[in-house]
Parts: sequence; structure tokens; C-alpha cells
Amino acid sequence: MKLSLGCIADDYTGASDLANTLTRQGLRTVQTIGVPSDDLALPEVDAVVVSLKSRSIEAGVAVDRSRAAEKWLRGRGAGHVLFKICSTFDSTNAGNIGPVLDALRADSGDAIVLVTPAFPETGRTVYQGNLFVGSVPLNESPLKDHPLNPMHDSNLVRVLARQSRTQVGLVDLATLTRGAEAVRGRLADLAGKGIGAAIIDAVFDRDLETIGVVALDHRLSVGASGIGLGLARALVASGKVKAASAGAISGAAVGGPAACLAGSCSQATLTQIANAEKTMAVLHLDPEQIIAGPAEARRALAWVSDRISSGPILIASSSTPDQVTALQSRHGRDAAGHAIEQAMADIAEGLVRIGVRRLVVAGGETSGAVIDRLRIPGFLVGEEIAAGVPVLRAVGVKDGEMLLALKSGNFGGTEFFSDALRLMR
Ligand SMILES: Nc1ncnc2c1ncn2[C@@H]1O[C@H](COP(=O)(O)OP(=O)(O)O)[C@@H](O)[C@H]1O
Ligand SMILES: O=C(O)[C@@H](O)C(=O)COP(=O)(O)O
Repeated sequence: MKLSLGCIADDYTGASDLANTLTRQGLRTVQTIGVPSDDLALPEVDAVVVSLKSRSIEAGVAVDRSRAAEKWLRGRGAGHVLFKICSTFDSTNAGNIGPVLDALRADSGDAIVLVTPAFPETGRTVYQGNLFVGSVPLNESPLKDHPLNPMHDSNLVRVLARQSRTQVGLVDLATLTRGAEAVRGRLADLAGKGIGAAIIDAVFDRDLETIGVVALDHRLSVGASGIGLGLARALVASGKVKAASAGAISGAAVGGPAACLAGSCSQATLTQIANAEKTMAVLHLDPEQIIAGPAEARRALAWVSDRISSGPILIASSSTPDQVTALQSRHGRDAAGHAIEQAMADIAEGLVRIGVRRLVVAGGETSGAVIDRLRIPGFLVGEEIAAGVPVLRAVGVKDGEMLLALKSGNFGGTEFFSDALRLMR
């Protein structure tokens, strides 16, 4: 297997979002959880997305894991590696986008790296280096209240400069609109001044196509699914990849009981949970009780066993921003987040034990904790439920077939949970 594109995603929902985008552009793609072990049987593919849970961990550990993933991908022939970050640039001043970019840039030997989280299909656009979420700047969007990575600055040149050892420049939309040669010229100017990273504006998919063409001159790029789209289209247009006609896999129906878990506290997920009450039984966990000990997860599983034979269920830890802040001030941000993630993993393990083989998880960190606990080594990409969220078919699972959907907190329509279960047959 010689890869045309190698990808390292800093969380599992982000990885499935990217794997979805690459698949829709005709690249045969597999998503692995961590660096695959040698005995994991992978199909013949054009792209591998290695999923890490490295967005909100200590920067040094994120760097080490990302470098190990890069080494594996390069060893499989990947000439270009995309470091997939969140389309809302989720990170803190201490990292991890900057430190990982610095390390991968050093390994790749690139003088300068193109960076853009733009993903127009989900309303993420970048203009003059400022990230917009829909019609508002990032710092006015619901991301200002994210439990782990609250975003208070929409100027990505500034945000990245605070995290990275290199200076950060800008390739603006006016330059981009003049085409690939103009972008190449601007990058050469910036690199000549010793600038090692450039935020590049992008508003429409056609902007990402130009970015994809230029990015392929380099060995490394950094961005969200949008740059994945640009890279995939450039690979196909240049003839380096023959677009697969089959696209997403289908496979045999899995059936059996179905369940949803929500650990995301994003505005979109809160609305989706409220709407799910119309179509399925919903249990709201008590976050204070989760932190107090394992009894709350046990209570949830007892609640499930009384209902799961009658239809799908949803279990949510999610709270409003005020409640999240209050909980964090009592227990600490990381301790609260970790305890809730582990309780969700306990519940997921219990669900699988009682026969659930169709599982929807909302939230990136939450999905990471759940998938790690279930020890699923990888996924093939199925139908698209909503922009950035595919049905996933687990590979390498010992006890039979399993379908999952890993939803980024911010993604999906108002009826996401029932939309997902409709496609997860
Ligand atoms: N009620 C709550 N109060 C505080 N933190 C919570 C609560 N519910 C979930 N969390 C934590 O908030 C974080 C949500 O992050 P994540 O799962 O990545 O969602 P998103 O995709 O929206 O970023 C996780 O660490 C989760 O454990
Ligand atoms: O790029 C995106 O927005 C998503 O792919 C993503 O990374 C989502 O992260 P979470 O919201 O933490 O799930």
C-alpha cells in the first residue's frame, strides 16, 4: 500500500469528518485509531487518517504522538501529510496546534506551512486571517464557551503566533484570488523573511482548490476538512489518484439495539438533545454525581436495561455554559472533563455488553474516551448523515459488526440523533 495522502487528526470526530470528506472526493480512505498495529488488516487505500486524542493533552505528548503518526504515514509512502485540526481552531495559548506544527515542519523539512481551518460547507470561513463561524467572528460564536478550549480571539495569525516558535504570516484572499502562482510568490516572500507558517484565507470551495494545488508543492499542511477537500481534488485533478467510483462503503445491516451518548456541551448538541426527547427516551446524567463516583454510570445502565428493547435511547451529560462554568469552578476544568468522559466510556462499555451494536456519540473528547474504551482499531466510511459526520463501520472488532457515528459537538442538524439512527441500519 503506497499512500497518496497521510493525515493525522487531533481528535476522533475530526478524523471521521476528514475521512468523510476525502471519501466523498473519491479517495479510498480508512480511519485508524492511533498508529495501526502491524496485524491490523487494512484495505488498499489512497489515504489513511490516523486519529489521535491529542487536542487537549499536554503539548509535549501531543507532539510525540503526532510525530509517531507522521513517521508511520511517511513509511507507507505518504508524500504529503495533513495535520487535521478543528475548523474552529480549538486550542489554548499553550498549544497544541503550534507545537505540533513546529515539530512536523522540522521533520518534513518544509520552509513554510499553509494553515487554514476554513470549511465553508459548515460555515467556517477565514478572511484577513479572521475565522468566522457562520456570520459571526469565532470569539462571538458559541465556541467562546467551549468547556476545554474556549476561543476568545478570532485572529488566527495572533492565535497561532502565541503557540508556535515560528513567526506566522498571512496569505490574504486578494492574493489567493489571483491564483496558485500568486500564492506561491507570497509564500516565497514570507519564507524568505524566515516566517514558517502562513494562515491562508478561504471563503469558498474554489479557494480550497487553489490551496490544495499549492499545498501539494509542500510535504506538510495544517487545517480542517476544507483543506482536505482541496488536497483531494488536487490529487485527483493531477492524476496522482484515480477517483474511486464506489465512494463510501455500504455493507450488511447490523440491526439490534441502538443508543446515543452526548458529552458535548455545544449549542448545536444541546438543541439536538432537546429535539431527541420527541423520538427516544432521554436520560440526563447529573454531572456532580458523576464526579462523586461510579454510581451514576451504574444508574444509567440500569435505566437502559429497562428500556433498550423498546427502542433507541440517549444519555447526555451535557449542560449549559453557566452550569459547565459552575461545575468547573468546583472541581477544575480538566478533572471535571476527564471524570465525565470516563463515565461515558463506562456507559458505552456497558451498552456493548448488553448488545448495542449501533452507537452515536456526540463530542470529540467524549468520542475519544468511548472509542478507546471499546478498543476499536479503525473505521471504514459509510453514508453521510450531516456535513462532516459519516456512518462508520468498525474494522478489526472481535465480537461482530458495529456501526458508529462520531459527531463533532457543533455539527449536524436539529434532528441529528434520529437522522443518524435512520441511516445506521
Ligand atoms: N455537564 C458538564 N459539565 C462540564 N463538562 C462537561 C459536562 N458534560 C461534558 N463535559 C465535558 O466537556 C467536554 C466536551 O468536549 P467534547 O466531547 O470534545 O465536545 P465538543 O465536540 O463539543 O468539543 C468533555 O471533556 C466532557 O467530558
Ligand atoms: O473540524 C471540525 O470542526 C471537526 O472535524 C472537529 O474537529 C470537531 O471537534 P469537536 O467539536 O471537538 O468534536
